[in-house]
Amino acid sequence: MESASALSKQGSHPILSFGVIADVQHADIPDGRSFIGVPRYYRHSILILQRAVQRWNEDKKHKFVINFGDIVDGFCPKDQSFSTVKKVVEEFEKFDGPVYHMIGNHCLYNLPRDKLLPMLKIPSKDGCAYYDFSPTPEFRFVVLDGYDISAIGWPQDHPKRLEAVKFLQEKNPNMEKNSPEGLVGLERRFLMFNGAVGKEQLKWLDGILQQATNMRQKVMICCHLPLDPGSTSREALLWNYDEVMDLIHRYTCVKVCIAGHDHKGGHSIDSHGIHHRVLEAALECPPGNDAFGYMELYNDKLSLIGTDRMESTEMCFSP
Ligand SMILES: Nc1ccn([C@@H]2O[C@H](COP(=O)(O)O)[C@@H](O)[C@H]2O)c(=O)n1
Ligand SMILES: O=P(O)(O)OC[C@H](O)CO
Repeated sequence: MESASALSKQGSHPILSFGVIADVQHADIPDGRSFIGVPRYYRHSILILQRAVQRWNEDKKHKFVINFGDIVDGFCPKDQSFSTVKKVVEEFEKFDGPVYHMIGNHCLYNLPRDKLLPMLKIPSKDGCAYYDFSPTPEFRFVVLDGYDISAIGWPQDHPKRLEAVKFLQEKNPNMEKNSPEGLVGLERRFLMFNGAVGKEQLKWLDGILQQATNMRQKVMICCHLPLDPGSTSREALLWNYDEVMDLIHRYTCVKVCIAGHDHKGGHSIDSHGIHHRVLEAALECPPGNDAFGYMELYNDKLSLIGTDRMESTEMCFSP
């Protein structure tokens, strides 16, 4: 009989599994709709998170949970921002293990970085929200800060905000900087609710990918904003997705990129065989429906086992 580690090497048993959820966007307000009319269930979405945590705990096998951002909605009354973020974080903390968070645009509509990051226990230097962790020697998880250069979340006079405002001014001629009106093709990503990975973060990412390569680790990239046009609406892409992907493509260690933000979800495989999976939002599930799941990590693939609206997906790694 083969040992557990031998079987694991062949891919029969997962090396580990972890829970996933995206875009809870909770607020204690009546149901509404997105700009294009998609129903949004702000009160119900926290029930999905509660069901997710209960299921992950019952499964007793998930080593950690990753939240892909936007735990609170921009329409949350601002005098309730702090208490709503706290309430949602407390639901995550009922999980029997670590929870890794990332920030989304809606989090930043509610709270500035200096309040938000400590609540989410995001390791931070100078207000930045990117970090990595390695739960098993064979793999490294990298969490990117897609709002590093952004018109939201930084103090008014912060150089990163000023850089973002100037960039949007140049790229989007509309008065309403969230409107893609008149922008053509992939230019439609130049909206205020998106952002970019800045130069220092790119340098940090380069170092992490070099280190992972030296250690023969496979890498999974997590970012609230999607990184591949094939996996998402153009309006939801990271501003400098091309720069980030050019860097990633210089290495062979990155196998998957997972994101939130584009609520309908998506999946693509890019020209280098990297899987890009955008997770379906909890916010847009009608009452009684769910959108959460867990991922099983193998040496040669990542399997997403989804619930209801979150589609199960098998992602085989390219060599
Ligand atoms: N085609 C669009 C889409 C959006 N906007 C603006 O963005 C805001 C946020 O959009 P949601 O999808 O999250 O509702 C929205 O309130 C609009 O101001 C737009 O102008 N044109
Ligand atoms: O984060 P939201 O709610 O502004 O939605 C973003 C859109 O899904 C991007 O297309």
